[in-house]
Amino acid sequence: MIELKDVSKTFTLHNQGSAVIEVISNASLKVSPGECVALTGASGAGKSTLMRMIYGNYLTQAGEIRIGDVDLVQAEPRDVIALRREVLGYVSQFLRVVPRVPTLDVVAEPLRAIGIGAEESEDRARSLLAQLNIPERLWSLSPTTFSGGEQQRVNIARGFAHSYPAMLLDEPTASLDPTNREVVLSLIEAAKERGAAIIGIFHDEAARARVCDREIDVSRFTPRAAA
Ligand SMILES: Nc1ncnc2c1ncn2[C@@H]1O[C@H](COP(=O)(O)OP(=O)(O)OP(=O)(O)O)[C@@H](O)[C@H]1O
Repeated sequence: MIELKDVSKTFTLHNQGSAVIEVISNASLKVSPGECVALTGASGAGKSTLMRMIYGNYLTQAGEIRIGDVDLVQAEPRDVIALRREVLGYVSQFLRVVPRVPTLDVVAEPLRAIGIGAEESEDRARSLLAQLNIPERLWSLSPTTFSGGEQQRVNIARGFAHSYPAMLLDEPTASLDPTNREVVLSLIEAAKERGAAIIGIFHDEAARARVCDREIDVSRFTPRAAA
C-alpha cells in the first residue's frame, strides 16, 4: 500500500550560502495493508522529514513514493489533493484550527469532502468526539479556545473520521492522559484490522511496542551516519 524506492532528499539553505545538506539517502521501505510500521532513530535522524515527504509536504528529489497506484514524487498537485482526501490520512500532533468552524464540523469535514451525507458524517463525528472524551457542550464551539490536549483529541477524531487505506501518525499519543491514550491506541488497532497501512512516529515506547509490527530506524537512510 505504501512503498518507497530509493528516495532521497536534500535541503538547500538559501540563507546560508546555498549550503546543501543531504538528509535522506536511498530510503526504501514497504508497508502492507493492516500493518503498522514505526519510524525510529535519534533526534534529527530524519523521521519527520521522511513523514513529510510521504505526505507530499516536502519535495522529494529522487526515487518513488507509491501510495496505492499513485507516485507522489511525480503526481500533479490535484492528484496529491485527491490522494489526501480519499486515500492518505495524516494525524499530526497539532490541530490547525480554522477560525469559527464548530468542532463537530471540523471532525465531520473529511467525510463531507468525500461525499458522505451530513447526517452520517455528523453521527461518526459525534461518536469519535464522545470516544475521545470531548464534552458535548464543546461540540458546537470552535476548538480555537480549547486546551492543548482537547485540540489534540479533536485532531485525532478528525484524522480517524474517514477510513483511509493509508495513514501517517506523528506522535498520536504524545501528552495524552492514560484514558485517552488507550482510546487512540484502540483506534489505531481498529484501523489496522480494517486493513489500513500505517506509518508512525511514537516516542511512547509502550505504545509503539503495542501497535507496531515492525520498526525502521531511519538512521540507516541518513548519509551522515553512513559516512
Ligand atoms: N525545512 C528544513 N530545512 C533545513 N533542514 C531541515 C529542515 N527540516 C529538517 N531539517 C534537517 O533535517 C534533519 C532531520 O530532521 P527531522 O526533523 O526530520 O528529524 P527527526 O528524526 O524527526 O527528529 P526529532 O525526533 O527531534 O523530531 C535535521 O538535521 C534537521 O535540521
